[in-house]
Amino acid sequence: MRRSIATVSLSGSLAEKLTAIGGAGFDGVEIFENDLVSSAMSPEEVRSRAADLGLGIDLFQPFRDFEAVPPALLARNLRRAEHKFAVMERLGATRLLVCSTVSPESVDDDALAAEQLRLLAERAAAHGVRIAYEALAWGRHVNDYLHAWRIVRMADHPDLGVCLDSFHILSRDVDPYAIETIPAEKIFFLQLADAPALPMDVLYWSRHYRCFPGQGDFDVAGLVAHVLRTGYRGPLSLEVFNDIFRQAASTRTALDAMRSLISLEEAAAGRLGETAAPVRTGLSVPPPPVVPTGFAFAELAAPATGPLGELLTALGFVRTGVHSGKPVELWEQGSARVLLNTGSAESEDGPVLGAIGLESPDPAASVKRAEALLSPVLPRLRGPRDAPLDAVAAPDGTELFFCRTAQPDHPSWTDDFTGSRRDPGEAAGEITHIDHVALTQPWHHFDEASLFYRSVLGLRPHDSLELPDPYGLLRSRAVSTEDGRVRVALNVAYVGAHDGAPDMAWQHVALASEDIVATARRLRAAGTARLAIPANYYDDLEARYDLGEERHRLLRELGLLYDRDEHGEFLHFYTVTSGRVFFEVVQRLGGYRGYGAVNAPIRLAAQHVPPAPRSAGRPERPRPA
Ligand SMILES: O=C(O)c1ccc(O)c(O)c1
Ligand SMILES: [Mg+2]
Repeated sequence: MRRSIATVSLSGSLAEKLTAIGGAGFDGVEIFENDLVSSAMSPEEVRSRAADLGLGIDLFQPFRDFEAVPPALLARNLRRAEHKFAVMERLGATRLLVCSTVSPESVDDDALAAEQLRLLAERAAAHGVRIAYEALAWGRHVNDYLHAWRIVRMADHPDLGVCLDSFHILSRDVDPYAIETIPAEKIFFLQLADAPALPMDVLYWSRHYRCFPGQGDFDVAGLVAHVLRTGYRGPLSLEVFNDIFRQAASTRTALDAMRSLISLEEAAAGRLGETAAPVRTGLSVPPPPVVPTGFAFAELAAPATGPLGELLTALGFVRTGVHSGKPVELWEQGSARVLLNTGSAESEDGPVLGAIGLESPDPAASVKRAEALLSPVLPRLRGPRDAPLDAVAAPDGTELFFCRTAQPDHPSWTDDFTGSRRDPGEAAGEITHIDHVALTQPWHHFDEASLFYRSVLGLRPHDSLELPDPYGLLRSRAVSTEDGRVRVALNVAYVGAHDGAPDMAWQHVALASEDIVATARRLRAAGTARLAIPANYYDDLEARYDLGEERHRLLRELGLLYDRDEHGEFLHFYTVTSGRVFFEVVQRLGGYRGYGAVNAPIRLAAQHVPPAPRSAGRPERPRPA
């Protein structure tokens, strides 16, 4: 289907926005009046620039506060409209969006609104322009799409139709099913936006928190399916007012937008199902997601393997191999594998989690899916002797490798680790696998990241959480496979706004232990530092839960954190941070599904190194538990 986006959705000048939109492969654009008014380009120049970029101007908007007004005001409004029609002719735009009035001078009179909109449509027609009437969710008299449709029907003019906007419809929690009662030829335009569920004033919500479909909580695909069932085949156009996208780089936002539309079309096709096969024409259906079945490895780039090697040894890992052509070591325990890479450019910054291996039933198909959703694919062969690797870059730059570890049908990446082979069976500890990884995202790429993991890998997003940190608020959202074998926690990085506040771009690897008490004791015996948990935490835990005296004593003694949900219990602890990376050890008891988010504020407070007194030189490290 034809894909469009409103210029309001992106940052920059009108020229920059058009370049970004054209570059991302859109077919059309909605020009926001403000963007034109403030542009140095003439309407003719905008028209030809858009055409050069392969973009049609699908809509000009918004025209406000027109209908249901006293006669004197109507004359002024028509004069205003004539000027806009003239601009539209110069732009080569043939659709004008008129939003329902918010003017206190308007009256609650559908017949009058219909009569005046009819007059507007007559005038518009003389300029080759058609009017798309949109019910704003906060319209003074008209705030519901069916009400707008009643007025349009009453006006009965071929150049007057409705504009449906998913935000205005879904924010009001009205049933979108009745869209199917509107004839396709009367739906002049379809605007699409998602939003997180937030209990707030609807105008404020719309102007600041809209996001691309798939990034929020609305069922936008369900709405699109209703619209397509009418027979509507016009543009699918994104219209997103978002404080962050207004600041982020427009080229990147435009690609994020396109990824959203591709996966929205796929989801809408799914909703239409087999029975509606004929209406699916024109919806893009990318190759299906290949859901990963586990973690193959986590790769840490580090200046030297020494301290991390000691930590892994203390955890019970063994170094089972060294890469044949690169300074990369493979450490294993159970099916948990950690690569230590001392040869990458990133390693200079101290330990960084640079890559993640995901077990894929079909690595080549995983890459095809990622490519169809506009993810950068990484070169397949790294070295002449390496096994071919299928990999893409996640939005934060983390490399995601699609692996089939030690399967007869596919070359295994582990075969490249030919040096100093040792048997993984020599591993001594209780670690069984990687439970999850936590990746800190730049604050302006958070929604992009959750859409990436959802659409490219087919992971399910969980609720967004806000967690207090001593220096700010941390936003966190997990994405996982249904079976929980791949879980990724996405956190937002922020930089504290005062001197001495830390830069929080931390990442961590959570290792599953089948006996966390034994693992904690193993680390203590090895003299390995763990994050110290304050006694106050245990006092509070005892108030919240009665776990029995013995268990409470053990948690306190070993510095373990505790949580539970309706499915089971969760025990966890953390190592101290090295560079940007730390490890977490977790044990899920029963079917616990979370990540111990209630304990994150305790961890965050404990992780901040107290500011060093000036004379003391180096900051104090957190003491071992
Ligand atoms: O926020 C607004 O005023 C506004 C304007 C035009 C639109 O299409 C819309 O959905 C909202
Ligand atoms: Mg709109």
